[in-house]
Amino acid sequence: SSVSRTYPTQEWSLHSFDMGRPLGKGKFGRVYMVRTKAAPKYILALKTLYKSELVKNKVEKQTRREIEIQQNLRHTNVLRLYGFFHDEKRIFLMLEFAAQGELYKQLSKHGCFSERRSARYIDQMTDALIYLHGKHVIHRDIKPENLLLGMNGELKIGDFGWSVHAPGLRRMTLCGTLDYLPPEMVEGKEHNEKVDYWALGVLTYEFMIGAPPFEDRRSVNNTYARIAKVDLKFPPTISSDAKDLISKLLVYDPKQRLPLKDVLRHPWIVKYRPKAAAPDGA
Ligand SMILES: CC(C)NC(=O)[C@H]1CCC[C@H]1Nc1nc(Nc2ccc(C(=O)N(C)C3CCN(C)CC3)cc2)ncc1C(F)(F)F
Repeated sequence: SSVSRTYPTQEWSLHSFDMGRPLGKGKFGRVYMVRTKAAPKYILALKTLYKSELVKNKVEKQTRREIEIQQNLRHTNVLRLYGFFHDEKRIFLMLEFAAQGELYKQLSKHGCFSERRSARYIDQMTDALIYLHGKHVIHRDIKPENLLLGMNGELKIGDFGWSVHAPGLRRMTLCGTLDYLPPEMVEGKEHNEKVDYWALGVLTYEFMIGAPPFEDRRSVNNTYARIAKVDLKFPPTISSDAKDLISKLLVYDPKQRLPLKDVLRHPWIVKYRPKAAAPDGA
């Protein structure tokens, strides 16, 4: 039953952990690197959510859904939620520790990524989305800020705060960037998992160019207008393969967007996919 899934995992409390360094600030509280006291000594990220903050922002239900969804996901490119517990003031999420940290910090440090690095991230992102959509989960908030990097630089979707079971109708006013919104959400229409296809196109563009395609730093309304018009322009630095893939995802009609399995087969993705290690003795 759903109660069991959202019922706090009994055996955990703050006393179960040795506290490590702070990793940064999450939306509703700090995140700490911690280690379980009992062997085997697991390293985890402990994300605190202040209940008062959740109430103030009217996101209790959304948070419960985020926990329920993420707890049931098992994929190498999706950050694991191992469990949670709470005290009178806070909810604590026991999350997988992503050793190489926040992807958006790498993006802002480098300005933009090479085509090889971008293609490898999009390959992994597409794998994760195929998995999520297979479980009828729409992410709805794909952007660099929600992505982390594992020990070997592998991509991890780290936040499910806006995910829903498909199809969704957004009731809440959206906060944060509009840059990733597809036309159907800008126009407040019913939407389905194809919103993640659009966001994948925006992410691909932003990785290689360092800014999202429809951004207008002067006016939000103009960003809306550019999205609704699919006012897509490429700088000359972008390869034709990359332009081809992005142009097949940033399509107004959700039904015309390139299916994810065809993204995995796209020349731009295949070209940069790491060759499988030759079998031993080969
Ligand atoms: C997706 C979501 C929206 N984002 C988040 O939750 C953010 C909010 C704060 C941190 C992060 N949350 C997580 N971060 C990690 N790993 C991590 C983070 C930062 C560094 C790092 O660069 N420093 C400490 C550096 C080290 C160098 N100095 C100079 C600056 C800080 C290294 C490893 N693992 C799991 C999580 C998670 F998600 F489980 F909580």
